[in-house]
Amino acid sequence: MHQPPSPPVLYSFDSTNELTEKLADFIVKAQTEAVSKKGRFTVALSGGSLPKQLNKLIDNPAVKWDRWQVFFADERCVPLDDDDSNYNLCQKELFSKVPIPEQNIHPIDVSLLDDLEELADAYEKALISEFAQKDSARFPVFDLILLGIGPDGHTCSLFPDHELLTEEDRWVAYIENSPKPPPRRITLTFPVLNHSLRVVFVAAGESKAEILSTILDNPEAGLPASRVKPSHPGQVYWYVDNAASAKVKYQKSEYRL
Ligand SMILES: O=C1O[C@H](COP(=O)(O)O)[C@@H](O)[C@H](O)[C@H]1O
Repeated sequence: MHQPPSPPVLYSFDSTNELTEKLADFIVKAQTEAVSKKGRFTVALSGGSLPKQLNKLIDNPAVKWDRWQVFFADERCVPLDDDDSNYNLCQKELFSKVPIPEQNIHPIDVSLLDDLEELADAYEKALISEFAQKDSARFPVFDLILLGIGPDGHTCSLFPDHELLTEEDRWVAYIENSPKPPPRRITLTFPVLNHSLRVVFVAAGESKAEILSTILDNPEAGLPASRVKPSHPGQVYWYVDNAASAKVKYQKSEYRL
């Protein structure tokens, strides 16, 4: 029987330090479940403030880095060593500090930067080769997608009122007019986000307070982050600090792993 998506679970912590510790515990648990079932852990990472929040994973002996398959929830279409590249940020904050095999990290193909349609197609093919033969689903089912939120409620490179919000078929789409620079990007689409087993939004600091309240308390406004609702048994979690949740009325859950 069809079950509606579960409401988001909101965990709010006293400090950013506690948030990052609990986030690491959650990721390790998700990884351990995935590896014991399938031998691999598929994860999509965002850029922005997210990579820094993964710092408590770095020396954690429970992380089986060789089982991780890492994709990007969105990517700016710039060279991989550009300051705007999400890959570059993840490289500095995480990949350079942990033993993830290089072939398990899936950056964009920068030889295709002149043609974003081709570049998005190539990224979709990389996902197909990871997921389609193994899971035989219409859309990839990530074990975990880690997302941030922008001050306008965007997540990935899915911006308010943009035509990409209605994409129903593609796994990866491109955008050439991002309102936030740089303008050329690729992004996972809502069908992919909404087939994931777990989506975790991470938000810290006072600057996120206003938008977090709109996303959680007023989902009818239809901001991109409010539209992330994975189908059963998928679940959205919010890992935030008390500064970010200061204006939220949405019910906080008592933390449990
Ligand atoms: O442009 C982007 O912004 C969002 C949010 O970034 P944050 O710095 O406010 O956390 C990010 O999640 C996305 O990956 C990135 O491309």
